[in-house]
Formats: sequence, C-alpha cells, structure tokens
Amino acid sequence: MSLVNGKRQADWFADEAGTDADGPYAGIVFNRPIDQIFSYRVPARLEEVVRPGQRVRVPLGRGNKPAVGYCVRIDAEAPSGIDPSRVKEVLDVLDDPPLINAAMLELTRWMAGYYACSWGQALDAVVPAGVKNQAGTRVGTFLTVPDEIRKSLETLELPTKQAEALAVLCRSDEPLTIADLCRLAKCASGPITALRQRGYVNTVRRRLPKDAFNASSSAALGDDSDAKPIPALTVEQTAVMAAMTPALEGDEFATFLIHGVTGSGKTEVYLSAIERVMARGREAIVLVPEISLTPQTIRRFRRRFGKIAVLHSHLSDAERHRHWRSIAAGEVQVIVGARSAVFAPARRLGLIVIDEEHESTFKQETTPRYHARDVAVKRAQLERIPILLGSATPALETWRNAELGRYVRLPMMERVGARPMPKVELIDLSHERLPLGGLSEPLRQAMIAALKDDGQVMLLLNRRGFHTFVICPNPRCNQVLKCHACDVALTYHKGRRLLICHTCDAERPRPSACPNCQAPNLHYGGIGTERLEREVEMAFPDSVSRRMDSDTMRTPGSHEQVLAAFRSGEIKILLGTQMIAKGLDFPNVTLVGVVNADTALHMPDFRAAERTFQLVAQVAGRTGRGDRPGRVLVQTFAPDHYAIDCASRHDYEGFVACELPERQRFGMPPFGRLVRLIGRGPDEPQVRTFMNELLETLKAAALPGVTMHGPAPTPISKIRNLYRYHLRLRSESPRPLQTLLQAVAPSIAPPGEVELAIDVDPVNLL
Ligand SMILES: Nc1ncnc2c1ncn2[C@@H]1O[C@H](COP(=O)(O)OP(=O)(O)OP(=O)(O)O)[C@@H](O)[C@H]1O
Ligand SMILES: [Zn+2]
Repeated sequence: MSLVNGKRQADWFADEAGTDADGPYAGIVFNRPIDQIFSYRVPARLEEVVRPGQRVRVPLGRGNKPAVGYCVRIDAEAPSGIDPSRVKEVLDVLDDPPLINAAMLELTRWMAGYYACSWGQALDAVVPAGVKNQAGTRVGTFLTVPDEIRKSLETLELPTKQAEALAVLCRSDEPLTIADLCRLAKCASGPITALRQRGYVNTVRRRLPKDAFNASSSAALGDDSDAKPIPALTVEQTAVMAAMTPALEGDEFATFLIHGVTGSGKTEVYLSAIERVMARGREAIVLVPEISLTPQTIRRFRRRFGKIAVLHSHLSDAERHRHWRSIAAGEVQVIVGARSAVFAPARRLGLIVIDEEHESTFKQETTPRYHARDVAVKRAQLERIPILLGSATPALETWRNAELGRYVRLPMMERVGARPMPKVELIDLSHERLPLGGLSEPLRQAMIAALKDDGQVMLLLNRRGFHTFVICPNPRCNQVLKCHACDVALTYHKGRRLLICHTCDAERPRPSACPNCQAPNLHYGGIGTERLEREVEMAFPDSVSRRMDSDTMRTPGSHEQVLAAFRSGEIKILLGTQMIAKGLDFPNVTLVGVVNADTALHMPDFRAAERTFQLVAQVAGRTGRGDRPGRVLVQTFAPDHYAIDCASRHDYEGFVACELPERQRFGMPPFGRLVRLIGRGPDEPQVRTFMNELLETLKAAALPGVTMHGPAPTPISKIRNLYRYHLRLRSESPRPLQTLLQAVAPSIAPPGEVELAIDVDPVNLL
C-alpha cells in the first residue's frame, strides 16, 4: 500500500540546473503520495515519441536517480511558474503506443481527486503489473535507416558490402535485427557496424511477444461448443430491455439499476444488452465479484459470445498482459472480470455491467481505495455510455441514488417461469437446544426429507475452521487466545492441528495449557465450516458432502471440480462460507440451510444489518430455481431482527423502510459521506499522538458541515504488530470532505514508522 509518509516533497523533487534550450514540456506524475504534476523538457530526439498516457523514465531528486513516471500532458511552452533553465529532461519512453488513453487519463484524474490519492497512484492502479513489466515479451534490437539517408541512398559512396546491406535494409518492410540483415545481405556484422558508426543506420530497441505469447491466445480464450438456444425473453425482461434501448443504441450516459429478485433472469438481460452494443461494434465490460467468477458464469458468457477475456485474480502476469494487449487492439468485445477489470483498455466501450453491485469486494482496500462500481459509473459518464447495475439486494447507496432519480430503477419482481420464491422458515436458536455440531433438529429433518426426495442441499456457515475460539476455563483468567501480532481471536483448525489467525495467517500449535495462567483443559467453542462438515458426514454417511471455503479451495481448479460434481448430482450436500451463497444456479437444490444467520449481525459496523439481510436473501435465492419448489431454513438467535425477518419474507423494501431511518438519524451513508483516516505504526503512543495532532490540523482547517469523530483505536486495534487508530470525518456531501483533505494533505507528515491511510467511502470499518 502506498501511503502518505513523512518524506518531504522537496526531498523527492529537488531540482538541479538543466540546459536552457526551449522545447515541449511533458507533465509527469509519479506513483507516490504527492499530488503534483512535474515538468520535464522533451529532448528533440523524443519530440515525435512522447505522448500523454505513456510511462517515461526521468531523473528524480537531488541525485537524479532515474524514476518511472506517467506523462499526463504535453505543453508547447514552459508552464507558468517553471524556470526553463532548471528543468530536467525526459530520458526515455517506456511504452509505445501509450498504455493509457485520454478517457482513462481523465478517469484517473477524477479518482485522484475523489479518493484523495495522487494522480500517479491512481494511474498505477489502472495498469496491471504484467503490463508494466511487459511479462511474456522480449526485447530485441532492430536496425532502422534515417529518412535523409534513405532519400540520398543513390548518391552515397560506400564500400560494396556496406552499400548492399544498406539497400537490403531500405527495401525491407519489417524491422530487421542485425542477425536478420547479415543473413539477408549475406554479410558479416562488420559492414553493419561500419554503417552504424557512419550514422547511416540507427538501432532501436523494440519489444515483441515471445512465441508463446501469440500462440496461446486463442486456446486460452477458447469457446464453448455446447450451445444452448437463446431463450425468448420474459415479459419483465422485455420491458427492462425496452427501457434501456435508447441508451444502448444512442451514445448516452445513463445508469440503470436492474433490481430483480434472485432467479428473475438478470443475467439474461445483461447478455441481451451486451449483444445490442456488440452489434454496433462496441465493447462491453462485465464486472462480477471475484467469488462469482465461477466456471458457470464464464461458461454462460462464453457460450453466447465465443471469444471473451476473463480477468480473474489467478492470471499470470503474462496472461494478464496478453489480455490487456488484445483488449487494447480491439480483438475481444466482451471482458468479464473482477474489480480491476473496470480499467480494461477497451477502445470503443459501449456498455458496463456490474453484477451483484452491492458486493463489498468491489471496494479496493489498498491505495487508491476506489469502489469499482462508483468508478464504473464515472467511466460511463466520461465515455457517454450506459451502465447497468444488477442486484436482488441493492446497496442502500444505490437504492438512494435511484430514489433521487440519478439512477433509473428497473424492477423485476418475478422469477423466470413464474417459479415461486422459496419459503423461508426461521429456527429460533434460543428455543431450540443449541446443537453442538450446528444442525438443529428441524434442519436435520428437512435435510433428510430433501435428500430422500432426491434433492440437493446447500448449507451456509460464514466462518471457517473447526472451533472459532479457544478460551481459558479458569474463571479468574477467562482469556480468549489471541494472535501474538493481532488483536484477533485465534481459530482452531482441527485437520491441521493448528491455531490460525484469520487476519495475518499466523499459525501456532495448540497449547496444552492457558498461556496466561497455565490452567489446563482449554475450552474450545464456536462452530466453523470444518466442524459442520464433520457433523454432516456423521449425520448423513450415505450422501456425499463437500466443503467449500478458502481452506479447501486452495488449489486452482478445485472450485470448478466441486461445482461440476455438485451439478452432476454426485455431491448431495454442499456446505461452505459465502463462497456458496452467490450467483450459483443449480435447479436441483431444494433445501438451503443457514447454520448461523447472526455472524455479521453484531459487528461494530453500521452496515451490519444490511450485510446480514443481503447474505440471507442471496443464499435463500439459491433454491427453488428448477421445477421443484425450494425451502430455506435459517437458524438464528435474532428471528425478530428486521434484517432477518425481512430476508425471510424476501422483502427488500421492508428492510429499507426499517434501515433507512436509522441511517438518517445518525447521518450515515447513504445520507452522509464518510472518510476514514487510519493511522498505524509499531509504537502505540506515537500513533495516538500523531492522530491527535492530525485532529488539530483538521480542526484548524475545518469547514462548516464536516464533523469529526475520534481519534480512537479501531475495532481491531492491532494487525501484524501495528497499532491502529482511526478518525472519522462525516458530511452531507462529498465536496467539503474533498476540500478539507486537499487543504490539509500537504502538511500531513506522519513521524517515524507511522503511516496514514485515507479511506473515502469506507466499506470496511474494522
Ligand atoms: N427468458 C428466459 N427463458 C427461460 N429461461 C430463462 C430466461 N431467462 C433466464 N432463464 C433461466 O432462469 C434461470 C435464472 O436466470 P438468471 O441466472 O439470469 O437469474 P438472475 O436474476 O441473474 O439470478 P441470481 O441473481 O439469483 O443469480 C437461469 O437458469 C436462466 O438460464
Ligand atoms: Zn494475526
């Protein structure tokens, strides 16, 4: 993560006298937390080459250390305030053609302003590492003939070998390497060296794909031949398409919220909308949460469109680079990917689709801390194209934007084929005896019935591990075992016989006694997916069950394998974390069990109720998608909580009616905007002092309408041995917060090893 740190701007950018020749100037920004554009002179040899959107190498700082920056503009004259005699020169251009087009330059500039980072930091997030380091390519040296030599070729007097070699080079349509030219002109390298020394031949270094680079592309993109007929759209789908048609067929920015219940056929609408823009020769970007980049989703897109680019997090650098190139070259029209696919370098973008727009994984948790949905809406606006946000449970921010008329809400209230929504029953755990292995008697009975009826079962438990905490039995101690490096309770993983911190992944053997008071017989409590799995295996030994969580899905392809076995009916019971809750479409699932609906409910986060509602509603939506009705059992200690009660009745608007007044009362989003400033460092008093000083700085610059809370330790007060404090800023609209941050940012200088992160529109509040 790049952060604002103590280094002064002057240390990075101290200038030294340069030459005083005039010429174009390149505005350069750096991937550093400094919000400034620096001017460099473009030397004559690069005048034709340097363009905005390229990475360039320039001397930086007192030592003139070469550094990579992004060219964001070209000025014919020295910008005002610049002393031309002190300006340094651009050394080198790294990308030709430019990596970033004009629209992306503008988008990243907006991101820098909105998310309080530097333009260079925003640009750096747009370009994948594989593109930056040109993975999968190699550099070669090629020979060229300067134009004036080419023109006067007839009049040059040269030794025969040199003359022949020069003539061959001039006739060639392609750039030639020295080896190529030796072969074609049947000469040794001597004459070529002589030509270079005379200045009749120049060399350029160019980058070309390695052989594998081209060959693999069509295979990896592949297409699926088991085509299914395209279904005729339902009445609701048709109505939604009709409402979007003017935007899809004109060049018009519009944001549509497709608010469709689970199984209402939203994906089918995306496919139709994409077809429309493809028919006009335009491209579409589809963002899905990483978790939904399932083979099933990909297959569906591939089946319809053949060649698509799939940008998921397991791509190698070379693959990512190859995709980037083929997208930039206009070779693929449909790009499906997780968060960062919002930056795909499509040339004639016609549409952006965001599936499950409410998902928190669209928020990036490192600088720049952008929200892909909001960036996508901005991109659509800049490129004047429509954007579709789809969800059964829209984020309240999105709902509010629709209410205010910024987004067009297009409801889809019916499931395809008039299938009923599944019936949801709540099991009150405060009445039922809390079952040790996680399955209450009613849930067990329902599973028996579903399996007997040849249906399949999904069980959701959003906690991994075997026991979720270990506690000292001594009443005078009673300590929960925590990670050494984090303020987090350790989870017991029985299969690996280890206590694991789910925050920093530290592992340690289970102690035989309390590390604090040496009391023996530590108590293990709480149920995770590993324990649930054992319970299910014992209760249903004749039905194949499988666990899907990040522990069991470590190897590439394991996800795909399990889902294929579930689809084929070989696996009868699929249990897991939220990994199984979303986007899956298995018609034979007749029972969904939510083992503990309350896992997110009591988090110190104003979105706790919203998350709970979304998770229960989404997982309930995985059943009843075929010919048989679905049934959902939800185990909870809080059956009367509106989040759980509304989810059980599939009542989104009922939930909104309960939740919005709460948010309004406290000025929380969607009624106010938040910025979270997180300070962290190894020395707690130092972090605290810095945050207190930061508060004073903010107060001194205070703007009307901005309220400040804290500083206070964050709910997780230590992570990886860094103590964390946060300050929260709130206002009605984003503008005063941006103005305030811009005003104070230059003077923020955290001491020593303290770092400050600025999180605009935070999603994670822990
Ligand atoms: N017009 C249609 N005719 C027939 N079947 C359809 C039609 N539209 C969608 N379906 C099928 O209905 C099922 C549900 O549709 P889809 O997956 O598009 O819904 P969704 O709203 O995206 O679902 P969710 O949000 O729950 O993931 C799929 O199996 C899909 O193939
Ligand atoms: Zn830890």
